[in-house]
Amino acid sequence: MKVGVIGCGNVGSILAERQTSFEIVAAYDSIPERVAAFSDKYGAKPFSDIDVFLQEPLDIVVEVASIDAVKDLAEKVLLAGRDLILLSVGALADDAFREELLATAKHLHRRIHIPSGAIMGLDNVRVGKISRVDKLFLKTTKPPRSLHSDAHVSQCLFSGKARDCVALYPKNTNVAISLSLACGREADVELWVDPKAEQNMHEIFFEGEFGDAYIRICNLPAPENPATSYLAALSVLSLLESLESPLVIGA
Ligand SMILES: NC(=O)C1=CN([C@@H]2O[C@H](COP(=O)(O)OP(=O)(O)OC[C@H]3O[C@@H](n4cnc5c(N)ncnc54)[C@H](OP(=O)(O)O)[C@@H]3O)[C@@H](O)[C@H]2O)C=CC1
Ligand SMILES: O=C([O-])CC(=O)C(=O)O
Repeated sequence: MKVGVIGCGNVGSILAERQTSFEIVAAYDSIPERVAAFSDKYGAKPFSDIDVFLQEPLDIVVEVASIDAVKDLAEKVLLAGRDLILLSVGALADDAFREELLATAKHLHRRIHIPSGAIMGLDNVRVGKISRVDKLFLKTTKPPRSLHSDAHVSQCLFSGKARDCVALYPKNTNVAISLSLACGREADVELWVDPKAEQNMHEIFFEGEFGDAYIRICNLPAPENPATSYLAALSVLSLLESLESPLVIGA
C-alpha cells in the first residue's frame, strides 16, 4: 500500500520509522525544510504543493498535521480520488464542514477513517447511535508540559461541551470529537492540568441502555510532542496495518 503523509512532525515521523506492510512514498508539510529533512531520512518524495503531492500514485493519504490542515486539504484529497485517514479529528466538530466533506466522500465513493487515536473504546461507544445514552463524559488530565502551562497545582482548565473544548485546545482534545462522532452525542468534557501527572490520562464514563462503562487510558506522551500520546501514532499504524486484512476485528 502506497501512503502519502500530510504532516512531517511527531506522528508522521513515528509512522515513517515503523512502516512495514505499507510504504510512505510521498510527504507534504507546511515547512519546506521539515519535509526535506523527512524525505532525506525516510526516502519519501517531498512536496510543498498539495496539488502536485496528490498527483502521486497513492492508495491512501494520512493526515497527521493539524485541524487547519484538515479544513484546508481534506476535500482536495477526496476530490483527487484518495481515501483519507484523519487524526486531527477536531476539524469535524464543525457541522457544516463535516457534512459537506462526508457528502463529497459519499458522492465519490471514498472513505474517511478515524483512528482510535489516544483512547480506547470507540468501537462499542458506537452503540450510542442505536440505543439510549444517559451519559458520555470525558475527563482528560495532562502534565503542564503537554499543555504549555506553568501550573503549580492541579486545576480544571475547561468544563463544557466537546466542540468548545477542542476550539480552545485543538492540540490536546481531538479525542473528545472522536468520541462524540462515534456515539452520535456530544461528549461532556473536563480538561485538567496536573503538575503531579506524568502521563496523558483520558477517563471515559459511558452510561446507557447497555449498562455502564469506565475506561481509563494512561498514555505515555510521545517523545517529540508531549501534547500527543504515543498511542495515537500506534493507532494510525495499526489502522494502516488492518486496512488490507481479510479479518475485521471490533464493532
Ligand atoms: N485524534 C487523536 O486521538 C489525536 C490527534 N492528534 C492530532 O494529530 C495531529 C498530529 O500530531 P503531531 O504529529 O503530534 O503534531 P506535530 O505538531 O508534531 O506535527 C504536525 C506537523 O504538521 C505540520 N502542519 C500543521 N499544519 C499544517 C498544514 N496546514 N499543512 C501542512 N502541514 C501542517 C506542522 O507544522 P507546524 O509545526 O508549522 O505547525 C508539523 O510539522 C495534531 O493535529 C494533533 O493534535 C494528536 C494526538 C491524538
Ligand atoms: O494524545 C492525546 O492524549 C490526545 C490528544 O492530544 C488529542 O486528542 O488531541
